[in-house]
Amino acid sequence: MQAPKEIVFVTGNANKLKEVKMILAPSESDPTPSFTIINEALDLDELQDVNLEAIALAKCKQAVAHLGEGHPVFVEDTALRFDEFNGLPGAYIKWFLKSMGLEKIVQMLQPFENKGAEAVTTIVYCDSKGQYHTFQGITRGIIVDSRGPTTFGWDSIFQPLESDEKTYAEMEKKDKNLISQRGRAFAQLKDFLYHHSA
Ligand SMILES: O=c1nc[nH]c2c1ncn2[C@H]1C[C@H](O)[C@@H](COP(=O)(O)OP(=O)(O)OP(=O)(O)O)O1
Ligand SMILES: [Mg+2]
Repeated sequence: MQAPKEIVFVTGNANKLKEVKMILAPSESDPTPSFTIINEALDLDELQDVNLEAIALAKCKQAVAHLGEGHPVFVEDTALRFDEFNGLPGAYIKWFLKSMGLEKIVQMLQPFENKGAEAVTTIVYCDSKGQYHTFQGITRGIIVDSRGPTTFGWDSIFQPLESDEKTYAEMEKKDKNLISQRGRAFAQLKDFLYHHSA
């Protein structure tokens, strides 16, 4: 089956869009087939839930309701889970960032030795037949005092285990994409679109 020519990515986040376009671009190692990512900058409601798949699925269903059936579309939802807090803030990290800011988020973990965290991106893709497919990427790391540019979310306080002690914000974008939760999740979507797509 052929990969669709155009796929809609519904996100209100310009930083995400930039990374996803980079990750999904054809490369020398896998040059086929190419499709165009079209952005719909909707701010979708997000289900209040700790189940990341359920949040992303509800988000995708809303996107489908908005676009009408038959258009291939995907959404993603990204969570930051602290080990010490059994996974919270998780999907609520967006609201913690907005209301408290980076510094206080780091301070929340100050009384605890365990700074372990995982970043999780969950993608839900609805194909042209209306079937839903879920993909997930996870990157483990630690929460550190902010280092590097603060242009994208919590990039400056998350230091992945595989980055030579750099925070995401201190890394080159292409290096972040190689090990990031988003890079891993979209590598799976890319593989799916290239090999089994509808
Ligand atoms: O790689 C990342 N590095 C640092 N920060 C990140 C990353 N990825 C998402 N983020 C931030 C954005 C938002 O504050 C929260 C996720 O919330 P999330 O609902 O998935 O994103 P959003 O509402 O900005 O965009 P969307 O319109 O696609 O839902 O974490
Ligand atoms: Mg959102």
